[in-house]
Amino acid sequence: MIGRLNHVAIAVPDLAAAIAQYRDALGAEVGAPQDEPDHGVTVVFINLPNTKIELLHPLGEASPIAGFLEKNPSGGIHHVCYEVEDITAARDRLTASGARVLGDGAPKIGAHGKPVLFLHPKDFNGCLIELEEV
Ligand SMILES: CC[C@H](C(=O)O)C(=O)SCCNC(=O)CCNC(=O)[C@H](O)C(C)(C)COP(=O)(O)OP(=O)(O)OC[C@H]1O[C@@H](n2cnc3c(N)ncnc32)[C@H](O)[C@@H]1OP(=O)(O)O
Ligand SMILES: [Co+2]
Repeated sequence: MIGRLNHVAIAVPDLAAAIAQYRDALGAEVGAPQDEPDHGVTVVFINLPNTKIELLHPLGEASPIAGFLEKNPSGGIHHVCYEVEDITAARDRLTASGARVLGDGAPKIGAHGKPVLFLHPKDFNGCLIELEEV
């Protein structure tokens, strides 16, 4: 069911500093910041030869990553995103297995303009999983 690793997301307390680090110290190809108000984050994608890094910074008062940054003030790996061919079939299979899909269960459009869902970290070894339909 899950396919390619689409991205690894890192929550950062200082987006400008993280952009400069990846661009200058690590010599990476860094995209432009994208505000995603529907998700409560600003994202920046870093394109790697085999996947992407997604830098995340809170946007607005009710950001779902605010709690994470309070607990991890220096930032940290926030989630991994796997690609799936059919996100509703994946959701139904996962809920049937007892996994918790976050939110109301309806896929939302993510940063790539594709439907995404999130699975509770407590059901997957403490790892927040995002699924993106490709
Ligand atoms: C623009 C879309 C973009 C894309 O790629 O397309 C994105 O990726 S958007 C990314 C931001 N959106 C989300 O993360 C949505 C899903 N996340 C959530 O709903 C919350 O972050 C949630 C429910 C996972 C955690 O929320 P919160 O921290 O407020 O809740 P708790 O403090 O109650 O946490 C419960 C429990 O889980 C642990 N936790 C929280 N976040 C993570 C995490 N990222 N990885 C692993 N574990 C996490 C937290 O420490 C609590 O554990 P406990 O042992 O009970 O203390
Ligand atoms: Co993501």
